[in-house]
Amino acid sequence: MSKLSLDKAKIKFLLLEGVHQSAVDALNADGYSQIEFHKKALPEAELKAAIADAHFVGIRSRTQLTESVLAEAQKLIAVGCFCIGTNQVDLVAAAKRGVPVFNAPFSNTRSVAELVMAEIIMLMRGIPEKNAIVHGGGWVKSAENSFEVRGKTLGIVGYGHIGTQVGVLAEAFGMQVVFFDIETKLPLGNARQLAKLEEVLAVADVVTLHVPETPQTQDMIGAAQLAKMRPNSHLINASRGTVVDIDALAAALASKHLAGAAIDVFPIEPKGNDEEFISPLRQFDNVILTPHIGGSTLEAQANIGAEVAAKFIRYSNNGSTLSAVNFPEVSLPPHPGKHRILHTHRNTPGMLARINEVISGAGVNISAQYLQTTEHLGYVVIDTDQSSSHIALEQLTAIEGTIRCRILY
Ligand SMILES: NC(=O)C1=CN([C@@H]2O[C@H](COP(=O)(O)OP(=O)(O)OC[C@H]3O[C@@H](n4cnc5c(N)ncnc54)[C@H](O)[C@@H]3O)[C@@H](O)[C@H]2O)C=CC1
Ligand SMILES: O=C(O)C(=O)COP(=O)(O)O
Repeated sequence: MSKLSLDKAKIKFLLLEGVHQSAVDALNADGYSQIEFHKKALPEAELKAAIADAHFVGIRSRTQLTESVLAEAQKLIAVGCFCIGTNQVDLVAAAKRGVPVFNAPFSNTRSVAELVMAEIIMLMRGIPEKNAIVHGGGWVKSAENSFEVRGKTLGIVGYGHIGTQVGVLAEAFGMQVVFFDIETKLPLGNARQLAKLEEVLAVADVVTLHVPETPQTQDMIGAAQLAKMRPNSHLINASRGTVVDIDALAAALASKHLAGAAIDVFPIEPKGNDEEFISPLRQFDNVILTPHIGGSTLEAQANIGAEVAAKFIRYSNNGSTLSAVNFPEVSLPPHPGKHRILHTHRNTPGMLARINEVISGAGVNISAQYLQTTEHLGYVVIDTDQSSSHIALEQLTAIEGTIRCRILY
């Protein structure tokens, strides 16, 4: 259990993986000056050392915030994923420590969708192979295996933010869109939801994957699923590397069952730009290989930097946890002239009663109180008169089940 009450000058932000300068600018503009910035992800030992005195840590998709890394982060107040995916963070371990995790759920959506749209056209025209031939001095002018996308069927697996954007763009190009999702989704335009993954695989000329990394999506596309794809169809994966069994994909390409693929994410990705990329897919000229850059446009990165920094600032200054992915969400108004106590606790029966008992017993004057819970966590925010807030903080911290208590002046 920790008790935090800090002024801005003492709050350390650890920003990794070259998050955009817009994040640093936003933090500086709000008066936060202690920012440790790294262009790359840190090796685990260095990460553990750097995170030990950090109050906020900002990462992208590479840094693994595991239970053992989080255990070193005794001062951590919040984590920001400057990207969409949050699979690289042990969300449960963070929640247990009273640490909310924020992300940027749609700042790079369009960037991924545009790349996928371009890849659909490139693959249907056989451009990757033709490009390789011409680079090698060859010249094969032919319409063989080269198709318009108009009238062809796109199968989208995971019809969320990115999947729907891809669907809208594909329809504008005259494609038929079918999709599979574990949830029932509102189909945009003329898209049709099919009941099973196999039904999508059976009809699509191009299958594109837009699911998150979860235990259920692990190797979701393996040998059996690839066999169910139409002969001469194409696979695109810009979701997570664990979703496709790469050896099975390599076999489907070697046997020419698939005509091509575009892969942006891999089960094992190089740790940095100076490490070699190893993959059985390197041998195939009909495969577009990109280094996990689906969301890497300047527009997306600038927007993400500003968005996640704003979430850090709001949580730090005001306690709002709106859009946290692992934490009770509370959107709070400003608290001028009041002190605000933020109390995170295990969600056990009678907790709120105990909190209120302490407050009334201490004679603290409450001007506002907010509560939100998830299955395991409770988050109570109490605005009090300035004179009494410290008494309340001391006593609330002592309540059994308290994970963290912070006071904002
Ligand atoms: N290549 C890159 O640079 C980028 C990759 N991504 C990846 O793309 C993923 C998707 O992003 P969004 O569309 O924003 O997420 P989202 O959460 O809006 O959509 C995901 C969809 O997948 C569905 N889904 C989940 N499990 C499923 C399953 N087992 N079978 C079928 N459908 C399932 C969900 O119901 C949801 O509709 C992210 O989780 C991230 O891993 C995101 C941005 C950039
Ligand atoms: O937004 C995501 O989930 C991504 O995969 C993008 O990750 P990145 O910020 O490019 O490491």
